[in-house]
Amino acid sequence: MDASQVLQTVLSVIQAGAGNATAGSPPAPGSAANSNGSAPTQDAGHAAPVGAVQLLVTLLSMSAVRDWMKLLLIGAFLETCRRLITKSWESIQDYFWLTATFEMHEDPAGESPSPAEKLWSNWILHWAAQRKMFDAARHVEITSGDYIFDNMVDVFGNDEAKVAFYPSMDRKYRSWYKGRFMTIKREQKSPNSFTRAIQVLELRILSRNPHVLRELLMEARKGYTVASKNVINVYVTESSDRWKHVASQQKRPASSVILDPGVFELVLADARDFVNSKRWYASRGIPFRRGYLLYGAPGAGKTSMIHSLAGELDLNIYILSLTVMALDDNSLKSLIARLPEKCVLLIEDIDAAFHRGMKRNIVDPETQQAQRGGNENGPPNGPPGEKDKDKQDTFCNGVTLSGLLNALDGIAAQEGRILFATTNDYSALDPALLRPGRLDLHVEFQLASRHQARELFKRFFTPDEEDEKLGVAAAHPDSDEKQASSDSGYSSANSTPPAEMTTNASALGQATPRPSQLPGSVRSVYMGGMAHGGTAGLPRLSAKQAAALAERFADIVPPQAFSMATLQGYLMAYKVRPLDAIADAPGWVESKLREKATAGASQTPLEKETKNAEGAAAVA
Ligand SMILES: Nc1ncnc2c1ncn2[C@@H]1O[C@H](COP(=O)(O)OP(=O)(O)OP(=O)(O)O)[C@@H](O)[C@H]1O
Repeated sequence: MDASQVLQTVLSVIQAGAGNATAGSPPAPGSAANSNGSAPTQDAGHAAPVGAVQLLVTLLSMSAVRDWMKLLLIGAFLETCRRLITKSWESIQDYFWLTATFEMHEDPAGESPSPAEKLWSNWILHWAAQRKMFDAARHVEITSGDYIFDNMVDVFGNDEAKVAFYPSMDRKYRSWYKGRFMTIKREQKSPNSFTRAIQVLELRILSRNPHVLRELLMEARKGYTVASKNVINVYVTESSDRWKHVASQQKRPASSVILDPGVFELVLADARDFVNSKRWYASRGIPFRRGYLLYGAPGAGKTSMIHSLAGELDLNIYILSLTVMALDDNSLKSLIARLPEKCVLLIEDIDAAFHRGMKRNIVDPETQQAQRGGNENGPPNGPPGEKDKDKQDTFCNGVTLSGLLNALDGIAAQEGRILFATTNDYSALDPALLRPGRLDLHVEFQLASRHQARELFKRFFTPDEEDEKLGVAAAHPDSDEKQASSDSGYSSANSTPPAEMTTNASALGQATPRPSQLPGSVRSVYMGGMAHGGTAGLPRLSAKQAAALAERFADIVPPQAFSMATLQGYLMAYKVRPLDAIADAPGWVESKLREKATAGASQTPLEKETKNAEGAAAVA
């Protein structure tokens, strides 16, 4: 019997059933009861089961339907078996395997996972990479630059070309841990198109002992902590509600930030004390937050100091940019609430946002001048006038100043974080932002002092341990003694270098041509900035020689005239020619001061204000 015949039979049976049902339908109002006098509902009640049974019998009498039923039953049986086997296999696996999964959430746009979520999987990936688990795999992803692999695989045998293998998506990697078989798998799960995709790292160990998993996790955490000991991670505001890991940087040694004695130590001690005072803050009901404002001349070392402090305190840096598109008060609040408990939150050039009109109380220049009390660089001596107070809150993108203030110290603000804000223009900041509780300690950075110029020179030309190992510095074992004798005849007042130095200089000093030695067409470009001094050859100076030259350099450079960045730029051009650096310094200083004096005349009032110290030195 073919399908059309089956259909025909089914329809005729249904029709028969329907006919019976109609026969049993209640009579129209006013009409007589039906002939046998029984209740119509009773007939209808019989008709339906009779029709259904009849239909079933008819269907079963058809061979095709019987075949279908058989197939259905066999399919159901097989499916049940499959499920039973899967279930049993899972139970067996659960019995013999330890399984741990680590989730990393990602949204459809591929945003990176939040730092806390990322951490666990990083431990495991770092651990697996340490054991070279992916090295022999036939399918891997290559990654470079991520801090978790920074001391990892150096595939090309070249320190500068470090890359690492990373588990590919949906692949299983096998290894052994303490004699137990184990696997690692990274997969992407997206429950539906409305929820964020989840990246899962699955770790399985063939063992009945749950302590093995704990041991592995402890080991992974320890290894990760050691590997990241010399590294700090930098995050930026990627979108209006997410932080993105952008870099892993070597910690900057405190000695590399040259400030006047005591400044760095003071801030570091204060921040250390804060980090260790959680209980003190809690018991007194004071919000556990601290803010530092570093203000003053550009290129004076504000950012460098923050980087170094973060390294000393073992904290990661989160750089908040108030100009991120779509950032508003609410997203700013949630961004700050998402910060980890201990971290450095950095808002660079916070005044830049204010200049765009974010300042709540605008101070007119005259008031500003009066508040400064004649101190061009210093902070205003008092709050802005009452007349300013009722001025309207204004915006930087979608963020209002009150929104920023609330995010920094409102109820939802993260506790434990250290805020660093930098500005070149102290007077542009709203007093509400400067008050204790938001920015507690204000540190001024000035142009380079004599001490800083000297120390910077020393840092450039004193051989470090690595140089010593390479045998490039102080090549003569008796060079210190020779220099000791030359020191007496080479005081800061004596502009002629000792013969030994001159000899060294002639050997090393030709690496980079001086600007005056360049052809005219190139010179104009060269003169626009300072060329890198090249790396061929290193100065053959002993520590004492370097110190003596540093004194000389500090004598030549007028104090509070140049930023540290400017001095650094100058010395970069003489990387391997310390004697040339000294010899050329007077001319460079003179031309720079002249340049500044000319530029000062054509500066806008704001530029003038920012560079006033340099300008003042130039005029003097
Ligand atoms: N005090 C310092 N000690 C050592 N290096 C310094 C110092 N100040 C500046 N530098 C060098 O100058 C460059 C710029 O420094 P940095 O970015 O820290 O200055 P900044 O004060 O934050 O500048 P800006 O206000 O323009 O952001 C860096 O390469 C840094 O190494």
